[in-house]
Amino acid sequence: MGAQAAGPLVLGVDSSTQSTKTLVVDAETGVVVARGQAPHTVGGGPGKESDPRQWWEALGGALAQCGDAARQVSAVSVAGQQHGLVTLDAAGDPVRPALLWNDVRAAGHSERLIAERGGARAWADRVGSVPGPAFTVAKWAWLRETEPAAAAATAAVRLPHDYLTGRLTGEAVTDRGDASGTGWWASATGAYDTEILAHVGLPPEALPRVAQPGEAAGTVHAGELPLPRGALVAAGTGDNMAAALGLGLRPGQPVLSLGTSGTVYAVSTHRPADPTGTVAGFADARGDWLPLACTLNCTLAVDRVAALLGRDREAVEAGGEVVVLPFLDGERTPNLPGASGLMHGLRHDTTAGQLLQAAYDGAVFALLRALEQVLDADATAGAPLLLIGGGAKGRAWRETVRRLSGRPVVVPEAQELVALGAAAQAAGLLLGEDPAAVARRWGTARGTEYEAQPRDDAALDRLAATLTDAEPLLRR
Ligand SMILES: Nc1ncnc2c1ncn2[C@@H]1O[C@H](COP(=O)(O)OP(=O)(O)O)[C@@H](O)[C@H]1O
Ligand SMILES: O=C(CO)[C@@H](O)[C@H](O)COP(=O)(O)O
Repeated sequence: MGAQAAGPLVLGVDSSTQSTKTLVVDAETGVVVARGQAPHTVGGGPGKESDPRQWWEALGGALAQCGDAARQVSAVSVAGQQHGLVTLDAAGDPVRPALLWNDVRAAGHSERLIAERGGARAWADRVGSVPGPAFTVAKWAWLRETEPAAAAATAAVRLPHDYLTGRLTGEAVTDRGDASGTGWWASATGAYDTEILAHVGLPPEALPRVAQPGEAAGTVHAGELPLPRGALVAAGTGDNMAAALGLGLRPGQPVLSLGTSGTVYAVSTHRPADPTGTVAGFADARGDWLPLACTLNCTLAVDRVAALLGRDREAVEAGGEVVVLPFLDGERTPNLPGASGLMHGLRHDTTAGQLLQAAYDGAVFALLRALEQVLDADATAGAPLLLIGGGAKGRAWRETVRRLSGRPVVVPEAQELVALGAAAQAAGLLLGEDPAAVARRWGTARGTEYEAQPRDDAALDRLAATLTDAEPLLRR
């Protein structure tokens, strides 16, 4: 253990796509006293799948790195990658690997579901979101049709974070934030939508209870992990909702997260209902909303382009007019699930560094365009963009965001904001405080502010024109 703690210790867990990260935090000061990280693998051939048991093992591995500090925590919270379909049998074991948020095989089922239940406007009004292929409801529809034996063997359906909470506590509990990414939780009523569940043949009893903000899921009952039995376990939430807590966000402050997924979001007091489907109308983990847009191709896609070019990820060069739409995994924003990567405007004098810069530009362009739709009446004009996620450590990412947004950018010193947000939720539960206020007390959003630069409208125009002209190809 590092520094001496002033208050009780809490554990925040971030079970994201590529790894599990754990932070043991002093609930009083926010000082991180121990940390751990263990990787996951994503497989599945044409799809994106992970074995949920691997997340549990990775949690154990990350906790082991926290040493004695983990054995001293008084409260725990787990945040996880959103939307994933975890199917459990009657014994609580996974029926098959989980289908992840970035698996686009449910694209056809998503379109059918939207049409069968009144169209995009009806879904947005009722559920808050138009359920694209990322949403759990589309994945469940895919599973029922493609693997009926697996669907029939399913006694319980979980999201990644509540699967882990369930193994920790023995309780079936989720929260409104993560539930709002399923497509079967209606933001209009704040409850599961039994008509939608009946439509997709999923009994409500298969789902976890949705805890109220501030309510506990239970206590640690599993003896397998180096955690004290009886420690409080908060309801947890989705990773983006946890990062919003971790930043202590107030309504209207825009966030851009660069990880496996790229996301842009802001807390809002207005319930979102975007019929275009660009903005997902998520609930946050408190009692407000989290309008959010998400791309499938962010850090991994740009790192792949760098690897193909044999360059370091920071070895970018300015200039030239080449355009890259880095849609290596298909894309969600814009909604082009069948797309692949596209390059346009290559010349004899285009350099490898310019090509790499163009991949960064393509990834950031998609996010910034969606940000205009995410920001609503609560938006604070001219507010700096809070830049978080693994990519925020990179100079090329940061400079690309500055050049294409024309906004000031703040990079918080705290790097693991999802795990910190989970820790803030655990501390809030333990101390009876609002978790966002806890994070503000901890000063988690403090960081370096980079001033606004003139926006590179020529690059944005080139990207927009290429996207429009190439759309038939990208839809193929
Ligand atoms: N120093 C760095 N500079 C730029 N990018 C980085 C750096 N370190 C990590 N990354 C990027 O961060 C990504 C992981 O981000 P992270 O937010 O941890 O992902 P996730 O939570 O989705 O699993 C990696 O794909 C990598 O490209
Ligand atoms: O699908 C979404 C948001 O709707 C993603 O943001 C996932 O929640 C995965 O997150 P990371 O692993 O990239 O953090």
